[in-house]
Amino acid sequence: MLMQDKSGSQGRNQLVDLQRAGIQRNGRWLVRGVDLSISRGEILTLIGPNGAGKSTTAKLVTGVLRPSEGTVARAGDLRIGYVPQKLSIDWTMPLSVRRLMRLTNTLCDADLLAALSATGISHLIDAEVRHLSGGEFQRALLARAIARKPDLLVLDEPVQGVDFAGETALYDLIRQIRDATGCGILLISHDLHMVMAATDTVICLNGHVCCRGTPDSVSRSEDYQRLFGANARGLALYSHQHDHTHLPDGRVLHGDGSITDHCHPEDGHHHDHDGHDHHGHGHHDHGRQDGEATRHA
Ligand SMILES: Nc1ncnc2c1ncn2[C@@H]1O[C@H](COP(=O)(O)OP(=O)(O)OP(=O)(O)O)[C@@H](O)[C@H]1O
Repeated sequence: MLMQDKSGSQGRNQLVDLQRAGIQRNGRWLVRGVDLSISRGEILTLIGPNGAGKSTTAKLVTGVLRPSEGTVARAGDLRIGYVPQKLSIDWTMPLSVRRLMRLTNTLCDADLLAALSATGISHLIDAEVRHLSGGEFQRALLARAIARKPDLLVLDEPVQGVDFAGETALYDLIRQIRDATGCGILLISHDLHMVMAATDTVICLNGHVCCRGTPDSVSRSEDYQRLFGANARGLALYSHQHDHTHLPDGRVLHGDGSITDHCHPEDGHHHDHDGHDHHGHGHHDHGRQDGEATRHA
């Protein structure tokens, strides 16, 4: 199932490889000259401003779109789990999480339950999708994608509609899925300045590949600075402080073993988060900070 590299050996565990790939519509290039490859176990994050071609690139990777020029090669039998940016769901129709999971997948009960359990939403199996919170909905979409046991997960803005504490928890979950399954992950980030800490490679897109590298090197790159001009505050990494765990029923298990209904500081369980590892460059603070997680500048 792995791709053969040019020498014919199965050296690099490569799942997908785009070479000079581009898409043209109505005489306009939506993206052009994209070189990108994702290997098993790798997390690649695409960032870029609105309209930069991130979703279009994700669709090239999944095969939803064919390139107008260049090549897209996928490993044979590659299984892809895809969470698109937008879903066309008729919200007036009742739809349970159980049915959402099976809308386009044939799934046995065991795989369905395992995916809901892995994403921490087993208790929501019969809940109405339209009643889910932003974070629960994204977990349901993630569950749907991993139930296929994909080699490659393509997640187009998987933290949309989720608050900061929820974002870090979701990124943590995505990293755990990568660690447990060894799948490759293409992640499209909604945030130009924050990428999940486990990202191996960042590609900064603006109709073409503006720059690429580790989060650290992209952050320092002149192209990144030029693209975002005065807004270039550097890239920082999401990190997650584990002094408590959210149980599936919504209660909170604290580091001292006690359980409370919520995780507010007045519970008296929260620790001062000074002393985190500091990553990234520049200064960035959305002013959203709570006891569970901290974004570092
Ligand atoms: N089918 C299409 N036909 C014509 N233009 C398209 C089509 N799909 C996307 N576009 C245009 O291509 C450009 C890139 O769109 P894309 O959705 O890939 O951007 P994006 O980086 O994901 O943006 P956002 O961050 O806003 O989601 C946009 O200008 C968009 O209007």
